[in-house]
Order: sequence, then structure tokens, then C-alpha cells
Amino acid sequence: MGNLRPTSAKIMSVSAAPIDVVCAIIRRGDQILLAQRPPGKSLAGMWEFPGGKIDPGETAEEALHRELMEELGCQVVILAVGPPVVHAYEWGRICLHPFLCELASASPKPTAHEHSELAWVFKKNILCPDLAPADVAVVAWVENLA
Ligand SMILES: Nc1nc2c([nH]c(=O)n2[C@@H]2O[C@H](COP(=O)(O)OP(=O)(O)OP(=O)(O)O)[C@@H](O)[C@H]2O)c(=O)[nH]1
Repeated sequence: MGNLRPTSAKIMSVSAAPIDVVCAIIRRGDQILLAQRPPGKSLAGMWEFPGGKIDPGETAEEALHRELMEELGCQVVILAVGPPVVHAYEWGRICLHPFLCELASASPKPTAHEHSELAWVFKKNILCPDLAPADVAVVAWVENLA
């Protein structure tokens, strides 16, 4: 009996609808902006593409622009929309919606308002061990872009 609770909790988290998350692959020449998740958040210390959860009533594009303004204080132009990636973490599933972007011409430079650090990384070096696991499939899409 004692084992029933954890097992059923696990089944519930796996079968629940995934949480929709947007992320921006911001391109600058051959480099892409990565952001390091801060202490106290899930996947703390790992690197990700800036973005976050889609709020109720928001489109994915609206969420992307809002998150980038909150996290980096910048504006982007969307160049391409990638295939969504569903990834199961221990705590539940996310559906990650990737957008290839570039900084808008009048945008301020990205600044880390919520992340520990920002880094412009050459495309060929993005696949590092401390990249958020869900992002590996996004990198496969990015690598195949012209
Ligand atoms: N933003 C972002 N989140 C990602 C990526 N890859 C990935 O697995 N995630 C996961 O997706 C979830 C997004 O949550 P978040 O914490 O960024 O969302 P948020 O800004 O709305 O945060 P909040 O809920 O603390 O307000 C996290 O669990 C994060 O670990 C990525 O490339 N970008």
C-alpha cells in the first residue's frame, strides 16, 4: 500500500498535458545567444534558449516577445518557427516551441535580468553537456537551418 502513492503521482505527471514553453534561438552571424538558468529554478546552472511558459490567453508569439522583454530587455524579429519538442522531466512534460530570431534593428542589447549569465556561442559549440536536455532536439533543427 505504502508504494501506491508515489506510483500514481508519477503516472499523473506523465499523463498530464505538457506545459507549453517558448524559446528564442537568437542568431547573430554564426553565434546564438544562450542563457544560464539561475539558482533556485529548475535546471539551475544549465544553459537554455531564453523564453518561458506561455500564459493563459497568450499566443506563442506574444509569450516569446513578453519573455524576451522581461528576461533580456530586448526585441526580436521572428525568422522561422521550429517543430515543437515534447520532453519529459521528472516533474512533468514540457512542449518547447522554438523560434529562430534576430535582434530587431532598434533593440537594446540583451541584458541578463533573470539569468546568471548570457553567452553568444558559435552554432557548432551549442551542444554542450550542460545544455537543458529538452534543447538537444531544438539544436538538431537549428543545425539543419541554412
Ligand atoms: N525558457 C526555456 N525553458 C526551457 C528550455 N529548455 C527547457 O527544458 N526548459 C524548461 O522549460 C521550463 C520553462 O520554465 P521557465 O522557468 O523558463 O518559465 P518562466 O520564465 O515562465 O518561469 P516561472 O514559472 O518561474 O515564472 C523550465 O522547466 C525549463 O527548465 C529553454 O531552452 N528555454
